Amino acid sequence: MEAPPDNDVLWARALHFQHHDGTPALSGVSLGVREGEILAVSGPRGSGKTTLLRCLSGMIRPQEGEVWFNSVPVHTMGPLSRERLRRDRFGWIDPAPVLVPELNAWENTALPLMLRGTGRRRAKTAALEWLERLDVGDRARRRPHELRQSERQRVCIARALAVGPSVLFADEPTAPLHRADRAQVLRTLTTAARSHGITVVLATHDARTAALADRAVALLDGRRVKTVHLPPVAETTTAAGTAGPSGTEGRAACSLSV
Ligand SMILES: Nc1ncnc2c1ncn2[C@@H]1O[C@H](COP(=O)(O)OP(=O)(O)OP(=O)(O)O)[C@@H](O)[C@H]1O
Repeated sequence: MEAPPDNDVLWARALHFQHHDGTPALSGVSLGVREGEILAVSGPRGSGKTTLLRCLSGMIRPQEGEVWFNSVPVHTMGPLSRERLRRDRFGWIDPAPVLVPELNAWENTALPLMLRGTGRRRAKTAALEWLERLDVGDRARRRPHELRQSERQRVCIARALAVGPSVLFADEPTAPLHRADRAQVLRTLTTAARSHGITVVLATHDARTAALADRAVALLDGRRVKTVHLPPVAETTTAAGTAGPSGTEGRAACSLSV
């Protein structure tokens, strides 16, 4: 078994994944993610982005291929070890907000921290700070059904960041947000990740979102296709209301040409 390069926090080789009904989702995808990097996984709907993030995070096991996290083989781990790895080292943001309906916003945000052993008081303080950063601090005592969909998603993003994961997997994290909110929430996410040294793997079908990443890899029909490095995005607001973040270089968008 070939060992992964030292400077890659995540490394995958020749991943193949086929769903139970025979639908092929990944056909030989390899990639490396460097420590602290924000990597966009781009591609149209159905291209395999979610499946790739699930394989990389140990949520599912590829039928073929290898996944390594910090030089530890994830693909050979049993379900319990992979569960523990996800709980202790990874964060996950779904395209639609999933919250515990009986808990309010800060309790939902604090939950993963408490599951990791942080005391209730410290977990609450951290949760409130992150909710504030995501502009939902004033909704901290509201239950999910009292929040707007976009506020629920902000709570989910706060919850994922609050634990300070080594790697954050974000699957179309701004999908439920209003277009005008997307750029601001994405900037908060990427700025927080950069300042806390969190590696991010960001699935998106939106080239503007991919452009906020340090680098992008593109998928099409479960295969990697050409990646194009673009010069840094100018710090101007586009017609779509997307403003470029400041202080980052080498951002990339991707081409979907094979
Ligand atoms: N549970 C499932 N059972 C069968 N096929 C599935 C299942 N989930 C996804 N697929 C199929 O696997 C392929 C890859 O899907 P995947 O969700 O990984 O792509 P994606 O790029 O994330 O798409 P989207 O942006 O729509 O979520 C697609 O052909 C999809 O239809």
